[in-house]
Amino acid sequence: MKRTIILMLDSLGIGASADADKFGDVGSNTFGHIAQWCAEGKADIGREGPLHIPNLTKLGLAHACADSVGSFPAGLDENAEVIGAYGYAQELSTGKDTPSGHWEIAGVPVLFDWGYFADLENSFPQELLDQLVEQADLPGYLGNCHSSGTEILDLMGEEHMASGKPIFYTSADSVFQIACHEESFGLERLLKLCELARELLEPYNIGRVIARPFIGNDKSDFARTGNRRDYSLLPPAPTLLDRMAESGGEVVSVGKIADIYAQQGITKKVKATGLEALFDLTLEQVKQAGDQTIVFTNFVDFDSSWGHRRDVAGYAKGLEYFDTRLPELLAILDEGDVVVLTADHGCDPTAPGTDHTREHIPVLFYGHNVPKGPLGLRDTFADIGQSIAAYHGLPKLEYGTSFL
Ligand SMILES: O=P(O)(O)O[C@H]1O[C@H](CO)[C@@H](O)[C@H]1O
Ligand SMILES: [Mn+2]
Ligand SMILES: [Mn+2]
Repeated sequence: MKRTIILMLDSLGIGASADADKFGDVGSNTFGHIAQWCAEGKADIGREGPLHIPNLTKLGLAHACADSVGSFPAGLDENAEVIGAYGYAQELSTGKDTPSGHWEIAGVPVLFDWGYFADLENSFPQELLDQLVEQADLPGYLGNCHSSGTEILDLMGEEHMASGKPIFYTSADSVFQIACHEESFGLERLLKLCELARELLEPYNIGRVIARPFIGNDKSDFARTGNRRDYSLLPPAPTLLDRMAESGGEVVSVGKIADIYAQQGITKKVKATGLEALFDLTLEQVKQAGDQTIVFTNFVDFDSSWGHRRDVAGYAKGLEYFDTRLPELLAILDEGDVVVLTADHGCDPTAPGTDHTREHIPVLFYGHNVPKGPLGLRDTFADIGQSIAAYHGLPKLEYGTSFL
């Protein structure tokens, strides 16, 4: 039985890539800087001391980071035995966003330029805003700017509840985001509004519309919920997931994977909120999965709860929790199973601003059939998809070189 379990730790970059200067991200290193802050005692909120991740280290995360940046991450065990193949990959895609990273991993780099709303204020075209107001029968809108999604709730959440005007905002990513209160505005109404926005954004080539529902009475207790939805454009070519599904295999999406691939190549999808529930669900799906299955989980909290929030201690605590769960997965693996641990971009919580960072991603493969040892620099994230395709005997993808 052959199965591949992809653990996507959203935003876990392991060092700036050679083209990071073009993105203002020279020196960024999501994982390395977290380890460094922990070792320096600067991430002692809700946890303490050097980063404790023996299982991730066994899979080669620290060694891959060392190979990527030239120095071993602080406080981690350089002498630990690595049980799998480990390397680091640079991104071919033009952007450092979530769809680009995910699609490239599955063999489809984004070589065109997304549309962006670059202006920090009055970010959206008036024509688009007018169409949204008219067609969705809105009393107006708030935001229309770049912002962090949590800061904008503090600033405008109460006004939104009082006026019924949705909050439109964007970021350095190719996104149109809509924040609305789940009860006062209504979740279904928000999702409908996002679908309309997805249609109206057709001429602008925007990667994603994202619904950002929240709850709470006032700004002291506003909280975003797990009902977030991403409305992505279609990947421009068939991905690894399409190849697996077409060949009669199964592709199980856990969390937001299906949304990121615009539902393409997904044969089953299950959702959960938070690291613990996502890990539980991953284990459950692996236990049920048959031959020729990809179980693909996106652990979004690393990005949205800690990376964008520039919360180093939170990110470290999340990694340490994740690490404690890994043995449960390794214990239920079959002989033909391969575990892949990777990321889609960086989001260095020690960097200025709140945006992603252009970084190498970890390429960690573990399984009985995976020769252990260093893989070095991989020229594209697509080497991951190509290797998985080769392992499962699927038709070759257009990009990437298999190391299996
Ligand atoms: O600040 P929040 O709302 O988490 O948004 C972030 O999440 C989006 C998707 O990754 C990014 O574009 C960035 O804007
Ligand atoms: Mn991401
Ligand atoms: Mn993000």
